[in-house]
Amino acid sequence: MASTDYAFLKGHGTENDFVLLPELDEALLTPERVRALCDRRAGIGGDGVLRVARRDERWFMDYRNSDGSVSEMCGNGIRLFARYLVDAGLAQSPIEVDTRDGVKTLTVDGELITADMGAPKLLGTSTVAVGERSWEARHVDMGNPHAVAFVDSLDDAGPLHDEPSYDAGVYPGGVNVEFVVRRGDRHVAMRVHERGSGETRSCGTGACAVMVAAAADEREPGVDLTYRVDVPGGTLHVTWTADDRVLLTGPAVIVARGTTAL
Ligand SMILES: N[C@@H](CCC[C@H](N)C(=O)O)C(=O)O
Repeated sequence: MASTDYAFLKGHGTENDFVLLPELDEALLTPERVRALCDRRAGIGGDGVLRVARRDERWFMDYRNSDGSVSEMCGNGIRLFARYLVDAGLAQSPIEVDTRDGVKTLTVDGELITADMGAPKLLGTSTVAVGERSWEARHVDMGNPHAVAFVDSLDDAGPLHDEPSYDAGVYPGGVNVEFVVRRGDRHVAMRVHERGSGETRSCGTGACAVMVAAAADEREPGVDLTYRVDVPGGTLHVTWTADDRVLLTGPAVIVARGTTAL
């Protein structure tokens, strides 16, 4: 890996944490470098990397998981990306950010940042398993793939050190797996095992997928629905609008800035 000094920032959205790279050329963002940056002992540490780039005269979020793989979309990451742009004076709300899942609009309101994630795709069901236990899971596509399993207790999935098993015919590119319990009226709590990152403290697209799976039977024409989604790292709110857009709202903060030679 070529040695070079370049700027980084570190931040998180409900403790889903990322290394932001405002300067690094795409060619230098190898999977090996992403893994080195995300390493929690030998690196900066993070669930993923957000390279700040430009594409077709817009900001472009180049998102990578901590294992170096690419994903189409990251709901907490794009909110942190917007936080960086606003704090750095590079953009003003509302902000359009291009992603591998198309252009998203971000609105910044004080501490809270809302991402318009677009229309969800509510698909079929398949089985996910951890060890001897298995559950039916709803396939929800939020630009990236999710399998949402309703469980009796969030402890049911155990420590989640290993990737849950899933139907590779349904998810040929892998899947993010959410385990969910209902806590009350329009209130759920979840854990997630993220494709390419392992168990994380939050997942924005995962929170949206969970809300869509939980609220699917409640939708009425002309009515917006909002759910509170508790994650291990905090609380997110997800609104499914009458015109079929999913809005993800929560905090996103920058916690460090510096230079790295990784
Ligand atoms: N943590 C993210 C999702 C990141 C991508 C995911 N691991 C995948 O591979 O699809 C979020 O906040 O949405």
